[in-house]
Amino acid sequence: MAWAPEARTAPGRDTGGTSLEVLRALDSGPRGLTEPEAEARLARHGENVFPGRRPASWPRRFARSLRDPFTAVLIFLGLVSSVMASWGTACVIAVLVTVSCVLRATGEHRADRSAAGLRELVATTATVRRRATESAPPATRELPVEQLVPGDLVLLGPGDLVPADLRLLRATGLTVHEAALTGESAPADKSAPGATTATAPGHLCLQGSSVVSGTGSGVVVATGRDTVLSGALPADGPDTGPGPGGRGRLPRPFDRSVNGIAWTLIRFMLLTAPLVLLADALVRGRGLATLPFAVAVAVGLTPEMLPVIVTSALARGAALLARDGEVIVRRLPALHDLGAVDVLCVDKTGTLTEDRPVLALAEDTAGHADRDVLRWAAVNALWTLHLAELPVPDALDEAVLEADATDVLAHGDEPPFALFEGVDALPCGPGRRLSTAVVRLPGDPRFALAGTHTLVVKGAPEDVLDRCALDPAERARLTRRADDLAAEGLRVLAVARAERPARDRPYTEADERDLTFTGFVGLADAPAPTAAEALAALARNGVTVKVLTGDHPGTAARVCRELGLDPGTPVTGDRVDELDDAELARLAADTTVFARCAPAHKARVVRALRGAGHATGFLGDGVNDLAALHAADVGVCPRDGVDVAREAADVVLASKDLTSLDRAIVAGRGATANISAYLRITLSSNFGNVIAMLVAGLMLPFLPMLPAQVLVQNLFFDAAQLALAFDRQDDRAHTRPAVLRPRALLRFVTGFGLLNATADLATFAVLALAVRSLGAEAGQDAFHAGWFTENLLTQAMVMALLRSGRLRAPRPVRVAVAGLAIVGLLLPLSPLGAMLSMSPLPALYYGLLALVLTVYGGVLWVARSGRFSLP
Ligand SMILES: Nc1ncnc2c1ncn2[C@@H]1O[C@H](COP(=O)(O)OP(=O)(O)OP(=O)(O)O)[C@@H](O)[C@H]1O
Ligand SMILES: [Mg+2]
Repeated sequence: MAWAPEARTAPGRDTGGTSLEVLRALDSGPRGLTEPEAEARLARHGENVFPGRRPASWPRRFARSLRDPFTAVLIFLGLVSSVMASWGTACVIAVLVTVSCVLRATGEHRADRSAAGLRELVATTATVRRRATESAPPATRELPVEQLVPGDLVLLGPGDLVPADLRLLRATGLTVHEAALTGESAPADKSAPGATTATAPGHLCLQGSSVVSGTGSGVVVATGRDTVLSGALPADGPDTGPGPGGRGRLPRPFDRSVNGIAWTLIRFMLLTAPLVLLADALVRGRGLATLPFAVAVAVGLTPEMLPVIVTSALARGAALLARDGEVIVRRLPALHDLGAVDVLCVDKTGTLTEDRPVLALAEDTAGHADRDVLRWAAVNALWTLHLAELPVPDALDEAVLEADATDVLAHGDEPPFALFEGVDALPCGPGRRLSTAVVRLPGDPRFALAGTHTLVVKGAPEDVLDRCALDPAERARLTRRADDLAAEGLRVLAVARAERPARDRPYTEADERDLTFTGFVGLADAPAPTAAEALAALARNGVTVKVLTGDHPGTAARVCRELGLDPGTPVTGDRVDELDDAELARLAADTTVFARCAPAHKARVVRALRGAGHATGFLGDGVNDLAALHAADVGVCPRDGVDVAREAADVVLASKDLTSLDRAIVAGRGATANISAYLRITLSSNFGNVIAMLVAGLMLPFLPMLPAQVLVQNLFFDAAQLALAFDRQDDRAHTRPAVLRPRALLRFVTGFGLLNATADLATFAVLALAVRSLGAEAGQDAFHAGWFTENLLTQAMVMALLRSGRLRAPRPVRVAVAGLAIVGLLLPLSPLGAMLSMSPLPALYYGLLALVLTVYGGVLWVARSGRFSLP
């Protein structure tokens, strides 16, 4: 997609010229807007709301539920009945459709509303510079993005979402991901006007893009509907919920299982009516007159409440998780997918470790403790932070600075290093494992270019040693030393320097060469307190954990070992590059630790695992995790992760704690268990009925059930089953990833369907016996009544016995089962029964029926606890 900033005319956007001119055009200044002015502008321009974020309207929601395939089948069958002037059938179908659509739309509305509430909890903010009054000094603060106005000064740091269309004022090492706008997946370099002669897009950061590395500041030129992204969208915005769309072509577990089964059933359903017609025509010579009956049978077979059950089961699971405040599910199907996860990939830092590194050692080339090495590392940390537009403290930098400050205090010496001035900085970023600060000693400003500049580099030992002027033997020796330190579990940074003649030209990565090696800094990052326990719980629950880290293989392996996770042989990102997808899939199966991963490596490993058929989750919090979060079946991010990561995640955790993720996985499995219980119960019961009706239809001179009766009993059964979404699962029962297995389901349904049909046919015999003495007309009515009662009673029994929750069912399920049985017994005796052409039965029938049901219940109980495990 091409975006043309020139095409729209927000003030300042197309103005070339200097930063000051841009600011003036927007009636702003380098110190930011005043709060009263910002308020006035907010009233004028409206909130900075992304159009895609508005909730769906009711008619839209209703229309969407009409589009559902089951509803479509029902509507089709309803139309067929209308054409046949079978108004009773058409009416009942209309009721079914309306009920299911209303339930579904309200369910979704409720789920959306609570999701929106939860999203508020993790809402992204923008960092702005504003003043309280005209004379007050500018202050930097976090502002909800909706309140941004044109003219606001915004600061950007790694992992930030660009909150509106900005024109850059200053930038250091700023690269921006613009895939949402341009489709270009490589990050684009950004600079402020004046720094280079870049073209206009190089000075603009547009809403919808995100910061990959570096920092910058810019002035807002357009908000809300006026942004380039809004202009490029259809009027009513995209139809997607939160979370990223487009996860490649691999379908996620939810699409495969729930949707897969739905479509299989629909095909089956559409075949039913013609089959019934054909059988009746062939055997009984009946014609099109049986069509309403055939239609009713097909409707009876349709699990039309599936979408409602799915939505409520997932929404309920998500609500329970949110109540504890630990897990926020941003996209409902993700809860199902979480339950299906059998491989969980995690980053190391902050997940397995505390991400609170503390200095363990600083040593020189010879391996002797050396305070100067720490000092140089601190110079690097200080100036990369100071020269950033928005200083984002990085845990490693913070640890180095803190250790240095303590050391200086302890020794009481005046640090000559404090005299340095920063000249330029090349920060590290995803895939770039070193940072460089260029400093100089201050002198007469008129001769600023006369002295020397010192490049101070720190970063991953491999990357830094690569850029040092060293003979191969020495390099090998130092590499071994770094490996040894890493094997002790330390995070190791190499420090190096170079003196260069002072210059005016900005520094680039090409200048990071021929460095002089200074020494190593080692930092200890303790394992997270709950990690070992959580890893054990995940293993017990059938989830394989793999570690995908940017850190050294030795450090990662050691941490795993300390947590009781066997690291095996770690594989590095370089090795991943050498493999094609098939080879990587094979390797990934047996590898626990992938180290020195760039973002693309993490994503490739995740994709390889998915390609090999694993439902793969990914937990990460940084810009370097973004690609993998997108690639996974379920992306998980802690609440304090960077904005982009949180925005990409399907599930947000209150803390970066594997324990709560394990709990969420179990909750997902519980929701899936309720969905499969519904399918199991409804399908085996319906399938049994269909077989029985077919057989009976062929044997009897009249229809075994009138179309209206079929549909009414179906309506009651559906209503009762809604309670299944509220079934409570026994958490200990979910030690395996939960996926709906269509084959197993089919086998189960066939087995139990046949069992059900047998009970139905036994009822025939009983009925034939009981109604023998009645006349033809009365006999038919009594027969219908008898079968109606038996049907609802067996359905109640199936519901009670084939559910999978805790032994003691929760109230809604108990009420539903009892209600179904009562309706089955009483409705045929009521006036409504008479309206549906049913008449009371002789008492003898009930005695015989009790016998049939007892036998059926017993067999059901034995079969369920025996060979057939629940699918
Ligand atoms: N501030 C820094 N200064 C110098 N080097 C750094 C800095 N931050 C990271 N590095 C180097 O880059 C490497 C990779 O960092 P990256 O952020 O990709 O991974 P991570 O976040 O540390 O680990 P994980 O992937 O487990 O979260 C680090 O191991 C370190 O060697
Ligand atoms: Mg990280």
